[in-house]
Amino acid sequence: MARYAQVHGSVALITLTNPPVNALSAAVRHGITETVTRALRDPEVKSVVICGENGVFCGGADIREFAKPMGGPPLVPMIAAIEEGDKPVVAAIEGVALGGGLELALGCHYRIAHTKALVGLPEVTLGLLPAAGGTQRLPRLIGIAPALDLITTGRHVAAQQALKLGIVDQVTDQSTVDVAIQFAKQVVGQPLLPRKLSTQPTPCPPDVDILLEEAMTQVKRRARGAIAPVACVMAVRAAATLPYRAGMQKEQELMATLFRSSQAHALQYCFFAQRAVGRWKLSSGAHSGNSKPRPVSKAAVIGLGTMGRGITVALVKAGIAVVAVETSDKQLQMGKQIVSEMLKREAQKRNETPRLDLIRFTTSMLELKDSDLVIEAVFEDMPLKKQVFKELSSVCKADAFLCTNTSGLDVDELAAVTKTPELVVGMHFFAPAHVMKLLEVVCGSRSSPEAVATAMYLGKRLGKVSVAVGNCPGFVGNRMLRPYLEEANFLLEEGATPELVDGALEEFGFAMGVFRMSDLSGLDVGWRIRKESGLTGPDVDPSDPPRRRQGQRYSPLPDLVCEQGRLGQKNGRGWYLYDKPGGRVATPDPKIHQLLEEYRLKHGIRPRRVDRQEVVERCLFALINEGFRILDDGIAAGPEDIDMIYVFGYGWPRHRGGPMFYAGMVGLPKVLERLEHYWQAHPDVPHLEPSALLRRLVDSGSPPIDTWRDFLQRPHSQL
Ligand SMILES: CC(C)(COP(=O)(O)OP(=O)(O)OC[C@H]1O[C@@H](n2cnc3c(N)ncnc32)[C@H](O)[C@@H]1OP(=O)(O)O)[C@@H](O)C(=O)NCCC(=O)NCCSC(=O)C[C@@H](O)CCCCCCCCCCCCC(=O)O
Repeated sequence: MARYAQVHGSVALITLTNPPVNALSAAVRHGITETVTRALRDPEVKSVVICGENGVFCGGADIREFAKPMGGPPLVPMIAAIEEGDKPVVAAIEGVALGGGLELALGCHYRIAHTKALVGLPEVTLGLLPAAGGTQRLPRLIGIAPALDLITTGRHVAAQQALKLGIVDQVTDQSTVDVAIQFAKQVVGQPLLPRKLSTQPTPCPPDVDILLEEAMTQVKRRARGAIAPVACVMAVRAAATLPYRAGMQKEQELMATLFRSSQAHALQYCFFAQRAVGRWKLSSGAHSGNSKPRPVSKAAVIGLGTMGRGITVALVKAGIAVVAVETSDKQLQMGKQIVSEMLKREAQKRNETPRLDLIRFTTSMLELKDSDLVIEAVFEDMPLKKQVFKELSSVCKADAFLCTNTSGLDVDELAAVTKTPELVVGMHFFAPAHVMKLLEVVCGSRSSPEAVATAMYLGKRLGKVSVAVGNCPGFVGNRMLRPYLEEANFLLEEGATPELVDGALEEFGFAMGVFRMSDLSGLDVGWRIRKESGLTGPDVDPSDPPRRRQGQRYSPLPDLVCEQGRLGQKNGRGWYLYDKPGGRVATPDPKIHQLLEEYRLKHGIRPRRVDRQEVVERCLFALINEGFRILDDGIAAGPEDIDMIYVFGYGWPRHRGGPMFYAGMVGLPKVLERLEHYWQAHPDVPHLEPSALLRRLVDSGSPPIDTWRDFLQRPHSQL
C-alpha cells in the first residue's frame, strides 16, 4: 500500500497506492511506517519524497474504517516519526491533499504542489476535526485566522492560494514528483528544525482572544447545532494558548468526543449517501452502469419566470448553449434583463466574463429545432403544460429529450401528448435553480434509460446532486412536505403560534421554520393549488364541515391568511410581519395572533399548551412516515435518496443525516410509538397512521438503515 524506490541515487521515493484517492487505510499507514523507517535507516538515502499514485496525493483517513474497530498504526505517531527524522522529507502534492492527507504533508518538512492541486482540512464536514495534528500544525504554519477559516469551514484551497497562505512552498505545472525530487536533493544539509512545525511557536496577533471569541460566535451562529465547528475552534484555541504537546492532547480529547457522536455518524452517512444516489437503478433492470447518457450541447428553456431564469443561468454556467423562449416580447425582455444581471453577478464572483453569448432569447418555438434537450418551466398548470409539450413534440427534432420542471404534476400525462413519450422525463429543480444543489429526476413509466441517464448526467454537469425518483403527485420532496405543513397548521389550531412552531424547527437545525419558509416561497402558491384541488374556494363540497375536506381533517387557516391579502415576504405580510415588501426581517404579528384566537373561538377549539417536542414529533414524524410510504410505493429507491433530497433541497440539517437516517437514530420503535399516540389522538388525520413499512421494520427488530431495502414490498414500483 506504499511503494518504495530509490531514485537519483540518494532520494527515497514513497508512493501511496490505494486507489481511487489513496485514503490512509490501515494497510497504507502500515506501508508508510515501514517505508519511512527504511528510508531513515538507509545511509545511502539523504532525503525522501512522498507522493500518491495516479495523480492523487491523498484523500485523508479512510472514512469507511471509522465504523469499524480501528487497527493498524495510528496516524499521529506515524506523522511524528516523519517530522522527527533527520532527513528532509518533501510532500509532492498532485490532485488533492485533504484531511489526514494534508496532515501527512504538514508532517513533512517541505510541500510542493501541482498548479491544479487542492488542499484542505474538510474533517468538519464529516463531524470531526483534523486529529492527526492538523489543528496544531496548521496554525503554527499560517497563523490563527487563516487556520480557523480553513478548519471550521473545511473548504478546499487551490494550489496558488495555498502558496500565498504559506501552506505549500512551491507550485509547479511540471511533473510534481520530478520537481519534488530535485528539490529534495537541494535541501539536503539545510537546517531542519525550523521546518518541524511542532517545534515552532504559533504566530498570534495581539488580539488573539477577541479573534477566537468572534470565531466561536460566528461558528455557533452558522452551525445551527452542529458540534464539530465548535470543537474546531476550541482545538485552534489550544494551538494559540498551549505548548504543542498539550495542544495535541486537547485535539485528541475533542476528537474522542466527536468521533462517537451521532452527528459524526450522520455526516459520514451523508458523504457516502451523496455518492450512492448517483448510482440509480430502475425496476426494468436499467441502471447507471448500463445506461449511457447522450451528450447535450444545445439546450432550451421554455418560460423565463423564476425557475426558467435560474435554470438558464445554471446551464450557461456549465458552458451549455441555451435557447430561452418566452411568449411575449415584454416577458422576453424582462427575462433577458434579469438573466443577464444574474449571469454578470455570478461571473463577478468568480472573476470571469459572463457568457451571455451562449444564450439566444426568442419568442419563436421554431428556434428549438436543433436543441438536444428542452426544459419546460412554464406556470404549474397541467392544460398549459400539455399544450407546450404538444408543440414541443412537433417543433423539436425527433430525438430531443423533453423535460418538465414540474414540482409535482403527472409526468406520464405530459408524455402521453407527445410523439416520443420515452424521451420525456421530469427535471425538478429547486429555487433558486442556479444555487440549490438538488435535482429530482422524475422517471415516468415510459421514460427510456437513456433519457434518465441524460437527465442525471446533465444534473451532475450543472453541479447538482441528482436523485432519480418515481412519478406520483409531489414526487418525493413535495409529497413528504404535505403532512409536514398540515401538522404545522393543525398545531396552530390547537394552540401554537407560528413563532413557537418555527422556533422548535429552527432549534432542531432547519435554517427556517415552516411558516417562515412558506412566507418566503409565497403563500399564494399553495392557495392556488388548494383551490385547483377543490380544498378551498368555490369548488368545495358544501356538505363538508368547515374543518374537513374530502373525508379528512383540514385546516382552512392558510386560506384565511391569504384571503386577508397576506401573501408572505413579497408583500411584507404573511404569517409574520416584514420590515418592507420583499424584506427579510420577520417579526411576530399581533394580527395573526388575533386571527388565531378568533378562529379557535369560532370553531369551539379550546387552545392548549403545545411544547417544542410535540412540534418536532408531529411535524417530522408525519414527514418521515410519508417517507416510509414512498419507499414501499417504489417512488424512491432507498432511504439515502430521500435523505439527500431533504438535505440538499429542503434545508434538513446535514448533521442529522436526513429524515430517514434521523428516524433510525431516534429509534424506529419510538417513532412508531409516537405516531400511534398522535394517530389515536387525531384519528381523522390519515398521515399519522403508521406506515406498513415502519411496522415491518420494527417487527423485524429495527434493522440498520443500509438493510431497509430488503424489507420493501413493491408490487408496483414506479422506478
Ligand atoms: C477526494 C475527493 C475530493 C475526490 O472526489 P471525486 O469526485 O474525484 O471522487 P469521489 O468523491 O466520488 O470519491 C471516489 C470514491 O472514493 C471514496 N472516498 C473518497 N475519499 C475517501 C476517504 N477519505 N475514505 C474512504 N473513501 C473515500 C468515495 O466514497 C468514492 O467511493 P464510492 O464507492 O463512495 O463512490 C472526495 O472523494 C473527497 O472529498 N473525499 C473526502 C475527503 C475528506 O473528507 N478527507 C478527510 C477524511 S477524515 C480524516 O482525514 C481524519 C484525519 O484528520 C485524522 C483522523 C485521525 C483518526 C483518529 C481516530 C481516533 C479516534 C479516537 C476516538 C476513539 C474514541 C473511542 O475509543 O471510541
